[in-house]
Amino acid sequence: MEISINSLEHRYMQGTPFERRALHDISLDINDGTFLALIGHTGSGKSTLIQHLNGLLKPSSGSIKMGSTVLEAGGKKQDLKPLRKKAGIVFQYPEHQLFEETVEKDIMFGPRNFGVSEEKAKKTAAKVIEMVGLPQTVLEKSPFDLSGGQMRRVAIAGVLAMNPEVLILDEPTAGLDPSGRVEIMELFYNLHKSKSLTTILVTHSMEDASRYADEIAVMHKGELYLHGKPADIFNQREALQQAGLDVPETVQFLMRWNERSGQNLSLSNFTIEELAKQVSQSLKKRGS
Ligand SMILES: Nc1ncnc2c1ncn2[C@@H]1O[C@H](COP(=O)(O)OP(=O)(O)OP(=O)(O)O)[C@@H](O)[C@H]1O
Repeated sequence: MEISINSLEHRYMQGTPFERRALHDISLDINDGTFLALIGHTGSGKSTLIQHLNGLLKPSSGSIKMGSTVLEAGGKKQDLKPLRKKAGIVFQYPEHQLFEETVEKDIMFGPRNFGVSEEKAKKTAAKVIEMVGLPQTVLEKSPFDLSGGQMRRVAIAGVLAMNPEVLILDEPTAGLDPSGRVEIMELFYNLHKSKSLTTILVTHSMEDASRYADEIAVMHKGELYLHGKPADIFNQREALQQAGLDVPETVQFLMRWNERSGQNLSLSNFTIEELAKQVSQSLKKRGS
């Protein structure tokens, strides 16, 4: 799904003495099939921005185009159900929203709500439970008998059951242990790759942004501060530091490596895996 954000501004509690501007003049185009990491210091406006993408929040001014749906300040009231089906949001700690007696019923809830037949919704539940790496036997269990990581997967399966055209992930690995984090991120990355699914990942992890994203958008004080390919963003270390961020450790390592080896390896020319190979080859040569 193509996404186009134009001069978006959002003010909380508009028109009251407590009015607070959380987003200012955001313009951003996200091409279909892109994996975008949205990164920024706490309070920079990331959650406010993504809540506009399925109409949970309305622009105070400016507009957003999500495929064929236009959301704009002062726009006419419209049925947002079709958009909410297409734009799947995985909120922080999505397992807190599980409530049905069985995993199957929980996953079927969204499709049933959109008028899908019981039989079809059951088939969907069987399919998506596999997509999130859980066995079919889990479907009959109570979500509350599962481990935290399994519950998170069930909640994600509930979003996937809607067959979204864009996945919006608000820190989807928060609270998981390191191996759980990698598993969940790999799950989303594989979904993105296999279906060319437009994916927007809100994260505090520069490492995840560098590993998975095609593009990075950096928010700072409610504004879109930087936007570009990871390598271009990481070349602007000072600007990142001014926004309270830093380049990922892998890139810091690369900088130190170049300084000491006299080489000029760059993330613009290589993936991180290719760079690791280059470095290890150089080390071998030095050793021999
Ligand atoms: N419901 C609300 N009412 C009033 N102000 C709000 C509300 N939600 C957020 N804000 C304010 O809007 C600004 C942006 O908040 P937002 O939650 O979008 O930032 P964030 O980048 O997602 O932060 P975090 O990384 O901590 O989740 C902050 O100043 C915040 O205090």
